[in-house]
Amino acid sequence: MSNPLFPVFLKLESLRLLLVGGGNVALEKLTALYENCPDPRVSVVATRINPQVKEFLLARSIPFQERSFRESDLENTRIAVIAVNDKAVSAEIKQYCASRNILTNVADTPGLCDFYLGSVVRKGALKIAISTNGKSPTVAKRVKDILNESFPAEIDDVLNNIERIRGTLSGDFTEKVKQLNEITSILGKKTDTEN
Ligand SMILES: C[C@@]1(CC(=O)O)C2=NC(=C\c3[nH]c(c(CCC(=O)O)c3CC(=O)O)Cc3[nH]c(c(CC(=O)O)c3CCC(=O)O)/C=C3\N/C(=C\2)[C@@H](CCC(=O)O)[C@]3(C)CC(=O)O)/[C@H]1CCC(=O)O
Ligand SMILES: NC(=O)c1ccc[n+]([C@@H]2O[C@H](COP(=O)([O-])OP(=O)(O)OC[C@H]3O[C@@H](n4cnc5c(N)ncnc54)[C@H](O)[C@@H]3O)[C@@H](O)[C@H]2O)c1
Repeated sequence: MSNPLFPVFLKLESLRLLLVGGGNVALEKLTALYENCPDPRVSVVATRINPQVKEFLLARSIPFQERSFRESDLENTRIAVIAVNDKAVSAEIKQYCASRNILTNVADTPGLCDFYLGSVVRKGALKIAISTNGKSPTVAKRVKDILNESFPAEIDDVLNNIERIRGTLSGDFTEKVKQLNEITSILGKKTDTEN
């Protein structure tokens, strides 16, 4: 199988995430987090936090410590993202995370990751995560651009309408699935211009 990764969507409002590092890569990861989740339970520890990152943290009241990582930083942590500029330190922190069963991403270091971040298409409630199994993040970004252009913003209205209808349907599970498939069948149809 050319991509054995299993995709999931995490609820970061309740899963505590620790970001280690306060440089450019940390800022990229923080931006990706906040673009997807406005109020994640995130905190940051880094020996030195660059001014741009500090501005980002202060603007959102994100808790941070400007000092080197300590193992005790992992208490109550469920997920860790490591973005430090020292491979040996990254590997050591990853070990501490593994010993506590914390799911860990070591930015730009696939061999040390339990999971990868994806490129993400967002249209209202619709969210599509893209993975190339680490083969090319740049291609993932390009696929995101293509999908962003191909989905109209109205897809969010469609979702809201169907959600409302879903709440009014009666009958057993099979009957509900049948009705929802019928109502949404137009979405899968190609238009004349696409044929
Ligand atoms: C999707 C995205 C999410 C995010 O980070 O938020 C993401 N990388 C993004 C961008 C990006 N990253 C890099 C470039 C420079 C061009 C290039 O190298 O291609 C660009 C392009 C750019 O910035 O334009 C550098 C890079 N990245 C990795 C390596 C190491 C290696 O490949 O070995 C190196 C080389 C480091 C070096 O040279 O030292 C590894 C990983 N990067 C991943 C995710 C995971 C696999 C995702 C997948 O399956 O595709 C994985 C495996 C682990 C992880 O970090 O989670 C985000 C898209 C943003 C968007 O959608 O706009
Ligand atoms: N910047 C990029 O575009 C880029 C691209 C590809 C790969 N990388 C790699 O990603 C990693 C991070 O890059 P960056 O640009 O963010 O680096 P950076 O130097 O800007 O930031 C590194 C951060 O790690 C912190 N740090 C180092 N040791 C620490 C420790 N023991 N405890 C806590 N914090 C510690 C530093 O204080 C700093 O905040 C590097 O390995 C780099 O080679 C960066």
